[in-house]
Amino acid sequence: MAIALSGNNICEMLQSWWTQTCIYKARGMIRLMLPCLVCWEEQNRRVSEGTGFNLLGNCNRGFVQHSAFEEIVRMFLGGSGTEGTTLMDCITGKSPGECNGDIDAQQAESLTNQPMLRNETNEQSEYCSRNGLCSHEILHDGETGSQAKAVPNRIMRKASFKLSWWCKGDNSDQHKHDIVSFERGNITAAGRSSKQISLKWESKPQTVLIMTKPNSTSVRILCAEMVRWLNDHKKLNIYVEPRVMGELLSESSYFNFLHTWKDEKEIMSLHTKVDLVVTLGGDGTVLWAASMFKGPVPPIVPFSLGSLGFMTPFYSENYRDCLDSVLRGPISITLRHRLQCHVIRDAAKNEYEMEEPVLVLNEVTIDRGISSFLTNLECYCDNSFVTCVQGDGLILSTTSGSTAYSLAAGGSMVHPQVPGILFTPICPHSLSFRPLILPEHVTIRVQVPFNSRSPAWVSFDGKDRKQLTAGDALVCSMAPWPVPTACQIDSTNDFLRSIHDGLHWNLRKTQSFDGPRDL
Ligand SMILES: NC(=O)c1ccc[n+]([C@@H]2O[C@H](COP(=O)([O-])OP(=O)(O)OC[C@H]3O[C@@H](n4cnc5c(N)ncnc54)[C@H](O)[C@@H]3O)[C@@H](O)[C@H]2O)c1
Ligand SMILES: Nc1ncnc2c1ncn2[C@@H]1O[C@H](COP(=O)(O)OP(=O)(O)OP(=O)(O)O)[C@@H](O)[C@H]1O
Repeated sequence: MAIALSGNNICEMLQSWWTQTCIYKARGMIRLMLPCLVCWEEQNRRVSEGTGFNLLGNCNRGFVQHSAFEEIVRMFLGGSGTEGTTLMDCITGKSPGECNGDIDAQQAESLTNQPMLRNETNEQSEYCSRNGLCSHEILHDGETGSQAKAVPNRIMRKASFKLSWWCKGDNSDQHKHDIVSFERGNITAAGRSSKQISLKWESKPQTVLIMTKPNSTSVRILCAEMVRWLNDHKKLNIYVEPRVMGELLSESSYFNFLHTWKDEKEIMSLHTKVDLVVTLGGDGTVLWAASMFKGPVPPIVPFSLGSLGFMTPFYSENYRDCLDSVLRGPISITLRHRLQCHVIRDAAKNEYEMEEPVLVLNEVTIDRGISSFLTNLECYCDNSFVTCVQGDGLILSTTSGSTAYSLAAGGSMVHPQVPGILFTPICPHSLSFRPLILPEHVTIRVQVPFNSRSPAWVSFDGKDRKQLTAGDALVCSMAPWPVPTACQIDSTNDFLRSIHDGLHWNLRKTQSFDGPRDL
């Protein structure tokens, strides 16, 4: 499943995806993105009355070379990229002769022979142009191949769903408007980010993945109970981690029906099988679950079995009612943005040698590690110099992560649905270094200068530390794949409840009436 926004958003999402990811060995993903591409192409044509080439003008952004992007477009559209050739033509095989690279004529033909993809895609394109937000089912019945064999009893087929703005008592068509309109010289803006997103299943969810915090007896007991209930009463296919599979099988052979994975390759294809992810643990388990999905993420239902639980609004005692209502839908969800981070080694000869990107849900931190020297980090935003961080380090946080490490370093708390990147210094040795919040579309580059006294260390959601030596850089931008988490009530209610209950935000005894007053 890939979630795609309509109108300008889908263009941006794909621009970002193409520029940030495609050139880095992600060709295999192209097929996954086809429905989106077709949808985007349709939209883009309508929006700009042009061809896919219109994108080229807009994509010379951040640190990706124009020529590299052009090369990818050529891969799709054929050597010359003739005016009038569109992605749609290329993908549906209308001009198969013009396709080379990843999609050759034969592949294009085989794509045209997949009626489900084409029909759905057309419908989706239409849907996307009519509505604010939509999701795409991109699996084909016959696609699972050998994976399908691993599921003898039940047919694994991904459930489709739609996302729409949840307008309380408001049936107006406001969400269909452009973000900014310029009618008769008057500028008006639609407040889209303030609306609640609702997920409605279009077909019944059939496969659930349960992820659990390790080394916890209460979690292990609850997991076994939940698995039995989901199997006996909901007849769902259930995936668990290999560790959990081992634990449950050592308890009873009843759990033989469970599915798991063997290697990284199978993990990479999980999102094509799983309709829903359930987490049993604290925020760390949600971060862990999100990190398993390097691309699109299925909706996550986080149950609270930790101590703080900012992102875990569901109570485990009521798990049957909660899961019942989630499986029925519709549910409110928070689309939590992630940051896509690339480490660029100075030693690398060109951008193709970049390391695999890492996606973070909370933050990426660049700090001094064990060094006792100040870090010295040069920061750029879309090629403009921002500042030089001299202190313990810098946190680049999502708005979901604003209540985690960034908060501890003095950053603002930001509603998770606000699109933005927090730029929060850690113990800066300066009286005037206030934290910043930058817009979602920027690309940030943090570089260890050659005159730095020590290396820096980068870590992702508090894990996987890597050293950055002089000349190395971290490039960071918003990832195209957000993490959809189910809400107990809605995004705003859940967020406020978390900061009240979890952090005791602004807790103060109310002043008594008894005393001097103006009236
Ligand atoms: N000084 C600090 O506050 C500090 C230092 C290191 C890491 N962290 C945070 O810990 C996160 C990793 O979490 P973990 O559970 O794997 O490690 P962990 O077990 O060390 O837990 C860290 C704490 O941060 C809380 N937390 C995590 N994400 C949160 C969020 N989005 N909002 C509010 N609180 C949140 C957790 O509930 C937990 O109490 C990192 O991403 C980082 O944000 C914070
Ligand atoms: N399925 C998992 N596999 C491996 N490690 C995990 C898994 N789930 C969670 N972890 C790790 O275990 C640690 C603790 O998890 P989690 O934060 O969920 O529990 P907690 O610390 O008890 O809760 P809280 O964060 O609310 O205090 C985290 O560092 C997390 O990365």
